[in-house]
Amino acid sequence: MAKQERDICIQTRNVCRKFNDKEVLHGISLDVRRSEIFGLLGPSGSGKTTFVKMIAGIDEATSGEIDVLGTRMPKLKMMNHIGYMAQSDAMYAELTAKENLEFFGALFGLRGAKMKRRIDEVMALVNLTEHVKRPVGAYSGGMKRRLSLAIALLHEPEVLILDEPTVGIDPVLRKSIWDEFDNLSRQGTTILVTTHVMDEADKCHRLGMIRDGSLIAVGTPEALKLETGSASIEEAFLYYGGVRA
Ligand SMILES: Nc1ncnc2c1ncn2[C@@H]1O[C@H](COP(=O)(O)OP(=O)(O)OP(=O)(O)O)[C@@H](O)[C@H]1O
Repeated sequence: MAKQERDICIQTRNVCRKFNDKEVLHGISLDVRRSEIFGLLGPSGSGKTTFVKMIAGIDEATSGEIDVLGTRMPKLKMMNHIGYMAQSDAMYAELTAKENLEFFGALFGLRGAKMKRRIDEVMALVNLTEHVKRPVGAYSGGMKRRLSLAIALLHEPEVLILDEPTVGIDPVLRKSIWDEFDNLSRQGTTILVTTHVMDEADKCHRLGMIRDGSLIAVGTPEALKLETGSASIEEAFLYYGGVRA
């Protein structure tokens, strides 16, 4: 395998997705490098969720190709390598946080002391340690988001796909979560994250801007700002979207 291929974690080629004949993604080709924090930025309805779901293997492209770690998606065995955090929380409300984590941990093959250690670590990271024995049905919206993130991180996947992970999370915790993303990336984890939050976009190593189902720009936050003569990512995004300040 050529070095360049080894350095690429996620590769999409000409990915289209139609729902009932309506095409919502129009041929997206993108390379995300290993251990990169790559942000997908775009307005509501632009197609971010649709795109990342296909990369996670939860949905299938109508046409085009998606490879993750060199494996053509969707592929069930890739579940062990990918941590996916959906926009809507998928947990069992009647179970406690610990029971939810144990359920998902078992699916990922965790058990015994390792399971216990990972549960302690991820619950500390999302600041929910004292609520581990509470039923998730009694959690607030923000707490559920944090638990969803904990579940995505639980099995230490090589690839993290996070759909708006910090919505409803306060700024202090948001900062510690982003510090952890930096740590994970330094250790080799690849992180693909969708966001609306512009200060988060600035923390990504590279950004892809999506508008109306097309990828309109890719680059580092600095390069995108420089190229468009913008003072902020928000301004750069408006520029690429055809809105000139
Ligand atoms: N299952 C579906 N059936 C029909 N249309 C869908 C389906 N899922 C998504 N869409 C449409 O695809 C388009 C892209 O939606 P998507 O949820 O991917 O956008 P998004 O950028 O993630 O938005 P948001 O930031 O609000 O989550 C929208 O027009 C949406 O209505």
